[in-house]
Amino acid sequence: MRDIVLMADPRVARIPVVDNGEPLVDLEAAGFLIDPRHEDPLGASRRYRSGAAERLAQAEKLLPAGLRLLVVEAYRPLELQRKYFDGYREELAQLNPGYSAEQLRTAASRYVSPPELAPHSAGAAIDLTLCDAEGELDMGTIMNATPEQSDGRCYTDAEGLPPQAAENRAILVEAMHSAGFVNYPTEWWHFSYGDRYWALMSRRPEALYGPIEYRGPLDA
Ligand SMILES: C[C@@H](N)C(=O)N[C@H](C)C(=O)O
Ligand SMILES: [Zn+2]
Repeated sequence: MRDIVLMADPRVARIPVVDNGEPLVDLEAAGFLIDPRHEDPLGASRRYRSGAAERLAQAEKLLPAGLRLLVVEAYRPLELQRKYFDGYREELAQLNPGYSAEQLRTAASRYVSPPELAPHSAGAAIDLTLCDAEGELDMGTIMNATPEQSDGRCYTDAEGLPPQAAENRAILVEAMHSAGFVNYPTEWWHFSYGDRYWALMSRRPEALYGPIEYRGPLDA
């Protein structure tokens, strides 16, 4: 398995952000398939920075015939990120009573980004999968399975997956990488463009997108 750089790695926080000011656009209006599982009254979870959305369109065009991207969650308000992070860190604290605060933060970042670094809250990250005319493809685990729930099979390069699931992951990763996205290696479904993690992993001097607030459709 390749070496994994976690979101809590100090090198991620050291990347400067020079926000280019791109707006959040509506991915449904841009023609992407949106899964309803994270839908919210303001439609925040289907918003995405415009430059990243253009890259997403390129990725979709690179898929084999008959396959499409299915977007589950893009933008995530900071309060929600905090809720996810605190909830999972608490779960880990129960499972590992001896862990220090630093160990808990690092372990939690395998599955949720620390809020101050959160790529979803910058409109830079997206959780997605593949589907065809029959529905979602088998990716080896459900989306958002934690490392504990999936016994590590949520890791993109996990061993022992059914061959078809491993191939489906490879198709998704190949299309997204070719369009300029970086995958988070502990989550087969999470990709980003323009955030600090992306900048570190693709050797850019700075991130293009920092935290952004979305207040509703009139914001867009
Ligand atoms: C919670 C999960 N879907 C996710 O998005 N994790 C990444 C690491 C994040 O919180 O940015
Ligand atoms: Zn994500």
